[in-house]
Order: sequence, then C-alpha cells, then structure tokens
Amino acid sequence: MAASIDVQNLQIDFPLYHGQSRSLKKTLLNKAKGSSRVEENSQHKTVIKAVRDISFSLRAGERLGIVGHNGAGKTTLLRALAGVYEPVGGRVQIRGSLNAMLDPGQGMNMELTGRENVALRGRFHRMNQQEIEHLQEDVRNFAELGDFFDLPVRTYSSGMIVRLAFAMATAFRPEVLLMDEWFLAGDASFRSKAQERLESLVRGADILVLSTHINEIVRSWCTRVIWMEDGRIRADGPAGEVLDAFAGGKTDQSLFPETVLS
Ligand SMILES: Nc1ncnc2c1ncn2[C@@H]1O[C@H](COP(=O)(O)OP(=O)(O)OP(=O)(O)O)[C@@H](O)[C@H]1O
Repeated sequence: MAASIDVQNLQIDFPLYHGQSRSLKKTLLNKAKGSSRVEENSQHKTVIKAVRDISFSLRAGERLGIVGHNGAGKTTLLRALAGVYEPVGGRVQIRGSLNAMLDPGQGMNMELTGRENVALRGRFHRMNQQEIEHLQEDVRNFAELGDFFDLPVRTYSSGMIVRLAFAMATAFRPEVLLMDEWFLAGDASFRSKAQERLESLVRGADILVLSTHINEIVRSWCTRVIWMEDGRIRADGPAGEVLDAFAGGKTDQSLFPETVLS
C-alpha cells in the first residue's frame, strides 16, 4: 500500500495551569487577552492551544516543509504526526514505515556504548547479526567517534551525541520521513558530509515532512509548504509561492485563492 498521511481537525493543547490558585489563573487569562491561544478548556484547566484546526493530506511523492515564526506550532505538529503527542481533538493517520528524526537523544540509552545503541536500533528494525555489524561499521565511520564508539554515550560531548544520532537515524530508509531542523545543524566540517547523506535519505523517502527556519533548504527539498501562525495553517500551497509570501509577510488572499485557510 502506498504511503500517506491524513490529518483531520488536529488540536493539541498543553496544560498551563493545574490548580488551586484562582487568582493566578485569573491573572494569566487576563494577561493573555488578545492572545487567543491561552484559554480555559471544558474541564476549567488553563491550556495553551499549541495546534488548532489542522487538516491536510499527503500522498507518496509529496515533500512538505512546515515554516512559521517561533512558537507557531511547527514542532508540536511534527511530534503529533510522530505520535509523541496525543491530540485532544481530531486525528492523524499515517500509512507506511516511519522514521521520525525529532531529537538527538531520542531512543538512545545513555548507559550503553554507541556500538550497543546501534545494535539495539538494528534489532528494533529486525536486522540479523551480519546486518547489525554492517550497520555498526557504517555508523562508526560516519560519526567519526573513534574510541568513544565503545564507551557509554553519557561520556560523549553534545556534538558527539548529535553525530551518533544523525548517523543512526539516517541509516534507515523509511517510506515516511519526519525531520526537525536540528538535523540540519552541526559544525561546518560535519555539515557538508551530513548534507550528502541527508539528501540521499530524503530522496529515498516516499513522503517527507520537514520543519525548519532555513528557507533555502525548504525551497530545494520541498514541493509543498504549510505556513503556520498561532497554531493554525495560514497558507498551504506550492513551496515557492508560500515561501515568497512568508518572506514578505503577506496574507494576500488572491495569491492562494484555494489554499489560504485563515
Ligand atoms: N511542552 C510544552 N508545554 C507547554 N507549552 C508548550 C510546550 N511545547 C510547546 N508549547 C507551546 O506551544 C506553542 C507551539 O510551540 P512549538 O514548539 O510547536 O512552536 P514552533 O513553531 O516549533 O517554535 P520554534 O520555531 O520556536 O521551535 C508555543 O506557544 C509554545 O510555548
């Protein structure tokens, strides 16, 4: 079955306030007047509406970039697609094998060595011993960890953890690839090597969803862009057009007659 993503009326809230002090709650809600993202939900809890009324579908071959200013809801949407956050409303349906490259430390056991972590990941992907050994060599060479590859990950620098995580995450070719922008970071010498490996992974995936502030990457990798603002979709359309509007801060309805949702 071909890979696909269907998102319908997705809503994610974060509880902001759990409790007792009514005056604190009142102050918060009053302060937030004008910022409609802080609200009281049906259980009288104060919540941040991180993502609201999000609906879109992606089919095999589509490469979606999610752009927006800080706090727009990009990471929350990506994590909801990965199943990290449970929606309070709506639903997410994904068909196809998934690789969610969201956090450097994700799925990594800090007490185990780099080599052991790679073996665990390989077993999770049902690899046999020979495949695991091949994977370990691939990751070891790419991450350039030297002797640290056989030491516990807790002894690594943050840059070394990023290199290990990057090498591991990019070793598996999924049908659906979700990527947050930390994967585009790294020091200059690592970046050019990483870029090459990332591009082959991106081209190999049936569906890509990428959240980043780096517009040039979105322009070259993505066919379609969703521009998020205040937790909602402000525009959804061909990459070049939405990026131009985002860069110019325009909300010209005529630019996207069918795709601007709010
Ligand atoms: N764990 C959390 N608890 C409470 N509020 C959160 C949490 N995570 C995100 N938020 C809030 O949800 C909203 C959306 O945040 P999100 O991180 O998705 O935005 P973003 O577009 O990825 O921002 P950035 O570009 O700065 O990474 C923000 O108002 C943020 O403060």
